[in-house]
Amino acid sequence: MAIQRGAIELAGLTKSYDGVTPVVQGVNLKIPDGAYCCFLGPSGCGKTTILRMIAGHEDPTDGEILIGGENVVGLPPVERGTAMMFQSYALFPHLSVRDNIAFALRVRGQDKAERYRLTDAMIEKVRLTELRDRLPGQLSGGQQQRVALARAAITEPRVLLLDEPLSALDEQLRIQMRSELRRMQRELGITFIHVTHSQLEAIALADIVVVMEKGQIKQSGAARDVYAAPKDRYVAEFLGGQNVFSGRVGTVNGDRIVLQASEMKQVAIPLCGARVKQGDAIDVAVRRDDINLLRPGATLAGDTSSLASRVMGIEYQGNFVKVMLDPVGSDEFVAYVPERTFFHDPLDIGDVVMAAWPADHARLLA
Ligand SMILES: Nc1ncnc2c1ncn2[C@@H]1O[C@H](COP(=O)(O)OP(=O)(O)OP(=O)(O)O)[C@@H](O)[C@H]1O
Repeated sequence: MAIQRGAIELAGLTKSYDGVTPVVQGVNLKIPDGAYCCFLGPSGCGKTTILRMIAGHEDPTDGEILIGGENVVGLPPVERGTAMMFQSYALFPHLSVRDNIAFALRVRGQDKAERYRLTDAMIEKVRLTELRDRLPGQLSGGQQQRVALARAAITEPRVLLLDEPLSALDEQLRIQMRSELRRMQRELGITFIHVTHSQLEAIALADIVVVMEKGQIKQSGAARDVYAAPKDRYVAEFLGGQNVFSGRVGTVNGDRIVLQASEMKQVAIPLCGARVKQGDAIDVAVRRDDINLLRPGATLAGDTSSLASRVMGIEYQGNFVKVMLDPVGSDEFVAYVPERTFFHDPLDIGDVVMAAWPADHARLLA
């Protein structure tokens, strides 16, 4: 079997800075060689701490970190085959682009001719050839980021660690650099671990999205699985795009249950093998883009769930229209209506509507 040099395994990884409170708690995760993995979670959930432990800038309190099958805990950072790219880029202001990138090789004792040969090849790869004699201060944010990426990648790490790499850029540049990061990762063929608190960034980039809360992994998997099939309320709300309703099991009927929400509202949900009984408190998710808004009295298609509601707010989003409906209890209720559908028969604030969706598309959450 080929050696998976950039495969990572975290096993029972735990960190406490004060010896009392763990900020990373029993994290288990496998990342295949050459994958793009995004750690996603709110501020303070332990993402950076995990990255720093993989890089060797921080020691775990407990657990193992395997890179290419080898436990690297205790090894100094330079012996791990990892490179880190920081939020601030940390470029040397007095060195040219070329010398900033070549610096990492100089530190490793590479002779001058080879150093510049490798550097120029990398400069070409990140499309900086025209700018190679400039100082960092003469570059845009996106260009500085490319220099930082090149400097991290030139040591041929098996894993590249990126801590909020796009957060210093304005929105347009962030989206552009996002696809460049992905392109670079494919070209370099190495494992990327990217820490972000942006849902859109994570699902746009990652092969594997890892959603964290308070030092623990809540869910990990392919972007589409995590987005479309969140396990619980936390993941559904954090990833967005879903309405989450809470209530109690009204009835269990074959492979369907009926959620009894507030204000006498009822929603049928496929059971999918879950074990619940009448009266249990449950959460249900329905995707915002699954919801059709119909005028009262319209005929519903077969096997459709629906709630009577009212339009509370309307926001034009370009390719779709965000329609805020009457909340269900304390839960927000929102429909994303395709732009053309909405303007075919535009709704107004205060309009009474039937919010309908295919019954099978509702999901019971843990
Ligand atoms: N060197 C340190 N000493 C003590 N506590 C720390 C240290 N570094 C981080 N922490 C604490 O550990 C927790 C996790 O921090 P960490 O930086 O890993 O979170 P994060 O998810 O990366 O957050 P952010 O998105 O804000 O960077 C936080 O409560 C933080 O205050």
